[in-house]
Amino acid sequence: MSTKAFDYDVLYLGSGHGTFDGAIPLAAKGKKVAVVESGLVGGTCPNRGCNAKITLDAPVALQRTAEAMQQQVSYPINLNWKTTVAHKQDVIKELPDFIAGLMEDNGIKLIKGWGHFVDAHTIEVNAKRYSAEKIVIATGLHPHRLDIPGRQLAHDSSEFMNLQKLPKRITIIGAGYVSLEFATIANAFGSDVTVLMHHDKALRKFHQPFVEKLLALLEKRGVKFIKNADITAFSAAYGSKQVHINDAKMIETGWILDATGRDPNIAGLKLKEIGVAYDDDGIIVNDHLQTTVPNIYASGDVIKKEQPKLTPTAIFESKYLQQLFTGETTSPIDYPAIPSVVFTSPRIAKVGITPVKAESDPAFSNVHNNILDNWYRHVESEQYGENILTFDKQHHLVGATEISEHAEDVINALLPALEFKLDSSQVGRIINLFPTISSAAWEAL
Ligand SMILES: Cc1cc2nc3c(=O)[nH]c(=O)nc-3n(C[C@H](O)[C@H](O)[C@H](O)COP(=O)(O)OP(=O)(O)OC[C@H]3O[C@@H](n4cnc5c(N)ncnc54)[C@H](O)[C@@H]3O)c2cc1C
Ligand SMILES: NC(=O)c1ccc[n+]([C@@H]2O[C@H](COP(=O)([O-])OP(=O)(O)OC[C@H]3O[C@@H](n4cnc5c(N)ncnc54)[C@H](O)[C@@H]3O)[C@@H](O)[C@H]2O)c1
Repeated sequence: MSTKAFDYDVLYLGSGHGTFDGAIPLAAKGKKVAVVESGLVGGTCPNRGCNAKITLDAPVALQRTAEAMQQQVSYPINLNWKTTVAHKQDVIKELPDFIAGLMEDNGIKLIKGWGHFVDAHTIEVNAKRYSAEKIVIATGLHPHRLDIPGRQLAHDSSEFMNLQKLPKRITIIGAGYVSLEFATIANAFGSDVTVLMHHDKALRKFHQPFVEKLLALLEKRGVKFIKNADITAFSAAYGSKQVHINDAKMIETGWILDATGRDPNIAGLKLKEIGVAYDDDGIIVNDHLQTTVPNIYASGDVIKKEQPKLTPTAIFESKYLQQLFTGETTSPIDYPAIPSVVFTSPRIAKVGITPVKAESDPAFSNVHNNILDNWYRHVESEQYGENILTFDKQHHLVGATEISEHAEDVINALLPALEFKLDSSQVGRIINLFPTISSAAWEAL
């Protein structure tokens, strides 16, 4: 039953993972819930993020395995961009209806349109007003675009994933997740890729010696990296495009991907008017995900936070809010260790304390491993891989990072040891299926 004075107990702005993983069980537990969505139901991850990207990456991963195993299989194998994009669309196209169906089956009112605040308890969508006791802002991020002459000539990650024909030459601005994942994919499908780095470092939050190794491997495959490139303008002439760098140099290209980051969707929500504090990094919340207006909360990427702005973080937050709103918890949010991975080839994945931090703290020690020392990593003829495991004085795992074609599976396998601080005897009681990546990863503990 809804609180009498309001139309809904909880109204969510946005329908991504920051919303639906918690809103669905919340409605199932009897709360009256509404979700306002201006775009595709499910938000970024299923429609133009993780799911779409990993489907485009799958043939690249297959190609890398075939390349490594070329003594055993026919190589080269051919990658087909057009059919891969079509397959990606087949994989993701049902997801908005599926997620909307789950919401509606559990009694959630789905309101299509763009919402903004009228007051702390009221949202207006298409000139209609909806009130709620609690409101959750889960509006996510949108691509940042360089504000320079010719900006309209550049494209974003969604446009890249919908390209029917892969351009012969692609220039990517930025050196973060989107840049390096899409550079890997475009290069493998045959495009001539140039990455323009703002400074001299890429993937700043990842272990830099591994990142340098990744750049060197991509360079060997033909990706060009230009460091300290200050982009001053884009232009178009004679059927191609130009990127102007440092007001001095110009490079010719066929297609420009602006991958300079993502900004919070807060403009126009009228947050200032109702007293919700925010800055350029997102909405400011306390340890209960409550904004500066007590009945308004935030969830997912739109929050200003230390934790990585990733789908598992958004899911954890939306589930926490469900527990808070049903009274299952009154405690502050207690984030577990959140792993992250860049789906390049090789991948780099990580969780917990970094090797660099461990080096400067006598409480920790790093163990460096060459993954090829483990027989299992020769099954697919892996060519290269390293990891660093970080332990405390009692030999609990407190951090791990790996660069390899299977880095994400290794870090996933190690998570229970890190999150639950397993001691050696507990580690010994975990039996992994053999022979697998998980058992190979666990052996190193
Ligand atoms: C190219 C790309 C690849 C990615 N790959 C990965 C990956 O491999 N792994 C990973 O963990 N994460 C990945 N991410 C990040 C992941 O997609 C996000 O962390 C996740 O989607 C955040 O969920 P959210 O609910 O906070 O926001 P979103 O999913 O962005 O949802 C917000 C929703 O709010 C809606 N909205 C905004 N304003 C309003 C309004 N005023 N009224 C109504 N509706 C509104 C938007 O239309 C949107 O649907 C990737 C992101 C991108 C862009
Ligand atoms: N595998 C994954 O989990 C994954 C994949 C893709 C995206 N994501 C999510 O999406 C977010 C956005 O990814 P992203 O790659 O767009 O952002 P990012 O923050 O990872 O990288 C942005 C890059 O743009 C550069 N840059 C910023 N301003 C610039 C300028 N003026 N000129 C040139 N370069 C400039 C930065 O130095 C940085 O290298 C990530 O932070 C992550 O949360 C996750």
